Amino acid sequence: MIELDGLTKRFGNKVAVDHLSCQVRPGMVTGFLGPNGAGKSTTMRMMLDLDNPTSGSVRIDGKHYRELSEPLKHIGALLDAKSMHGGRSAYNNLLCLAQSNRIPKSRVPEVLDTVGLSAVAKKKSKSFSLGMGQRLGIAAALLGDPEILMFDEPVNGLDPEGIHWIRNLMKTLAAEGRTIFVSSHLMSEMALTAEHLIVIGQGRLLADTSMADFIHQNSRSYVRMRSPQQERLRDVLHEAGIIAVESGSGVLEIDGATSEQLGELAAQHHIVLHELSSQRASLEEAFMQMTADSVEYHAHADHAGPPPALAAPQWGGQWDLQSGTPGPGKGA
Ligand SMILES: Nc1ncnc2c1ncn2[C@@H]1O[C@H](COP(=O)(O)OP(=O)(O)OP(=O)(O)O)[C@@H](O)[C@H]1O
Repeated sequence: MIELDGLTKRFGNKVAVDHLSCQVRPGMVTGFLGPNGAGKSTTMRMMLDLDNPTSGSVRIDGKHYRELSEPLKHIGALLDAKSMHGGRSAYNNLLCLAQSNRIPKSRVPEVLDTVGLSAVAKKKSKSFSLGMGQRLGIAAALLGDPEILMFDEPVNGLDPEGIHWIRNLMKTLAAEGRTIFVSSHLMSEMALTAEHLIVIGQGRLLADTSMADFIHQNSRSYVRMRSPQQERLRDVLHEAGIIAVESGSGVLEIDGATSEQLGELAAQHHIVLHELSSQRASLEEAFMQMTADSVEYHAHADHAGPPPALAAPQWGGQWDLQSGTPGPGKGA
């Protein structure tokens, strides 16, 4: 369990994290979301005692990080995969970490095997691709077999197989009863991995809720219907007190009724349907809706340069204000 109590961090006049109070619970994957600059990395750094809070506190299993006698056995973290010593092999990087944290040497080949790097264990880590570096960083996080794991952008640089692997790894670790806290800019990935969400904007807590409730509360769900007997369908819906809005191309959008109710109603009146589909907003849409006011860097549709596909304000992408081109965006 990680507990934040009034956690605050100021950099000069800038309040990066603003009285953040929440708990990250064991037995599930908790996603940590927020627009660029929301304060996610600063929060994670304070959790690991890499930054001092201006006020407030973080407790790891009831203790401050500094009070943990062997921290890597309590909390493992992937914050910056490039923090490994490039001139050392993957094996030696992990061995040094194990020896300096009184972790048995036998854990090194175990975690290398878990992350799929056994075959390249003797290679210098500077020769590793971005994805291999991520896997090595994850191996380091797992080394102390900790109950709490924290991953900042873990899928960065991983190929689809790697993304699938990390998703399953996080779910398996959570099913073992561990506390898994993960940030990602890939909304679709987060939607598949996290059960609970903590969302921040401009350093403040915006939501601390289950994934399902977050999507439900921040987006619209409706049913789409299409029929070659559209007029008749509209009348039947009207008689049943159901409001349908035509959205073009003969599609009716209906709020406040389930697809089951609507299908049965159509069947009772022998109306042929070409489409009956429940539309649930994506996590990305719900996120955009909730954080619209707290986005620090907005893309503008009339900005010269970007191709149409990129002109929408993509969260996670950040425009380079000088050149008018999309910046690197961490999770891309
Ligand atoms: N060392 C620092 N000195 C001054 N300001 C900082 C420092 N570190 C972070 N900030 C500022 O604090 C705010 C929060 O930054 P942080 O990196 O924690 O956000 P983030 O949510 O991780 O963003 P991103 O998604 O872009 O990684 C930003 O406005 C950032 O510019």
